[in-house]
Amino acid sequence: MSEEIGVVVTGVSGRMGQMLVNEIAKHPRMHLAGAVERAGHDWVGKDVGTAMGGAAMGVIVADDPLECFARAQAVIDFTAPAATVAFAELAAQARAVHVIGTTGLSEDDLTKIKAAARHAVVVRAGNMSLGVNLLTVLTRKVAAALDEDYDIEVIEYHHNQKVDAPSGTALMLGEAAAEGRGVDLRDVSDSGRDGITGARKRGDIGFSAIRGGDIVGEHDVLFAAAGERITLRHVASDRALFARGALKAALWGQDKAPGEYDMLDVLGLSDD
Ligand SMILES: NC(=O)C1=CN([C@@H]2O[C@H](COP(=O)(O)OP(=O)(O)OC[C@H]3O[C@@H](n4cnc5c(N)ncnc54)[C@H](O)[C@@H]3O)[C@@H](O)[C@H]2O)C=CC1
Ligand SMILES: O=C(O)C1=N[C@H](C(=O)O)C[C@H](O)C1
Repeated sequence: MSEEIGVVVTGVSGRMGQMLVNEIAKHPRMHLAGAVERAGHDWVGKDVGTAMGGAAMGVIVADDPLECFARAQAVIDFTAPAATVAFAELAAQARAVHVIGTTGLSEDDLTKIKAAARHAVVVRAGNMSLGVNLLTVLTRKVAAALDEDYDIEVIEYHHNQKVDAPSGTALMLGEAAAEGRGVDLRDVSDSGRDGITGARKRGDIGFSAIRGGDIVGEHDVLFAAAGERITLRHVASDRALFARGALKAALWGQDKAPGEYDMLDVLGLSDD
């Protein structure tokens, strides 16, 4: 597909929302078709460009998502779980590709998103960067090559405003490690250790969350055995990385059949 597409950004005043507006403005095959914030937010009714402190863009921030989605080919959504579930249904009604970056989604939220994906394309990933998606492939391979003598720990580092833990990326990496080992992450996940926890259980996959300052997002997968340790590490130093991945997903989804996809599909890494 070569023609230009219109994109709506939800949660437009947020850290990722503003990054997305800037990346769309630079993109040769996209334009900003709408900008959505929650009802009552002080950006609603203002031009998105001036609200961001720059020149007017001719797009007024709205709190009515369906009206915006109806005139777009894609919705890029980095907001919060309840909002994302509602947007999934509305994007499906509008037959717009819904790119979901929101993390902290519950099993129930995921079931609702899956239902919406029966009618439209959904691309969802806890991390939209090439590097992290490649790291999931490597994590699966290393976990498959090592036995349970190697304790697997996922350590994530984020800024002090992040509201969910473990991060979406940490869960992707944990899932990849569990898949490599041939186990279900739900049976072996160990997060939030505190107090007299007892010794580490063999075969568990542990999660630790660090929160501080302005850390964009860093992830380590540690394989620790007697006498040696292997660490796989990804460092994101610029949120534009995630925004550019989301734009790629929005374009990729344009000619796909309805269904739920992830960034491994978009990046052509799903068979590795
Ligand atoms: N998948 C990925 O690559 C990445 C995912 N994220 C995730 O994206 C989400 C947002 O992250 P940030 O931008 O840092 O958060 P943020 O708090 O800066 O922005 C979220 C925005 O969503 C808005 N929002 C909430 N409910 C809404 C509603 N009902 N309607 C419209 N807007 C609504 C908020 O007002 C806020 O402006 C988080 O879940 C985060 O973990 C963040 C970076 C990368
Ligand atoms: O909230 C963030 O900031 C980030 N969230 C994603 C996650 O939960 O993994 C991706 C990235 O690490 C930044």
